[in-house]
Amino acid sequence: MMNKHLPWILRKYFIMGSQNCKSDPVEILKKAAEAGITAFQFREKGEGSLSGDAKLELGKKLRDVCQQYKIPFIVNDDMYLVDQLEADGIHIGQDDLSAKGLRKHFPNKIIGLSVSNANEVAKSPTSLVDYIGAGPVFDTSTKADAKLAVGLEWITSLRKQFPELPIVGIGGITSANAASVIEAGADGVSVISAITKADNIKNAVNGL
Ligand SMILES: Cc1ncc(COP(=O)(O)OP(=O)(O)O)c(N)n1
Ligand SMILES: Cc1nc(C(=O)O)sc1CCOP(=O)(O)O
Ligand SMILES: [Mg+2]
Repeated sequence: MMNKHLPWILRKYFIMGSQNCKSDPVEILKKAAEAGITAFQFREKGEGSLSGDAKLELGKKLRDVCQQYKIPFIVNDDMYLVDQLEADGIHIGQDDLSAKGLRKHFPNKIIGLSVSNANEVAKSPTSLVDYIGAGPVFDTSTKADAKLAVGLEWITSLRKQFPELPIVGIGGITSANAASVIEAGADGVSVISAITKADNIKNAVNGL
C-alpha cells in the first residue's frame, strides 16, 4: 500500500486509552493535538480500561478531537470499533486479526502491523499494510505483555530490508531518545507515557 503522507503522519504518533490517563483523556488528547502530534491511536486495553458503551462513547469524543485538529484517528485491534467510529485506520499485532482479511474489509484505510523480530517479518504480509510498528525499542512498563527490548538495531535492520515501507518505533521512547530512533531509520516515534505522564504536554510533544 502506498500513501505518500504516511512517513509524516507517523512522525509523532500518540497512543493512549483511559487506563493510561490520570486526568480526562479528552483534555490530554486536546493538549497533545494542540502541541503538534501527527496521529493518534485509541488503545483502550489492559487493567482499568473501559469496555462496551463507555469505550465507544470515549472513542467518539477522542475521534471528534482528532477530526477537529485534522489528525488521523487509528483504532487498536478492534475492526468493529473502526466501523463504529469511522476511524481512519487500525493497528494490529501478530496475534490479532489477519492483515489479509482486514485489507479486504478496509481497502482504503490505514493498516499498521507490529513486528518485533525476523520470524514475525517472515510470516507477515508486509505488502498489504501501510506501516509497521517496531518495538519495543527500549524497555517499557506501559504494556504488561511487552516483549524484551529489541534496540535501535531492529529499526536499522527493518529499514535496510524495507527501504520504502513507513516504520514507526514504539516502546520506552522519550524526548531523550526519540532522535536516536529516527537516526536509526524510523519515520516516526509512537509514545504513550512520554505524553500521558508528562507534567507539561506541550513540552513533551515538542521534545519528541
Ligand atoms: C504503532 C504501534 N506499534 C505497535 C503496537 C503494538 O501492537 P500489538 O503488538 O498488537 O499490541 P497491543 O497494542 O494490541 O497490546 C501498537 N499498538 N501501535
Ligand atoms: C503499546 C505498546 N506496544 C509495544 C510493542 O513493542 O509492540 S510497546 C507498547 C507500550 C508503549 O508505551 P510507552 O511509550 O509508554 O513505553
Ligand atoms: Mg494488538
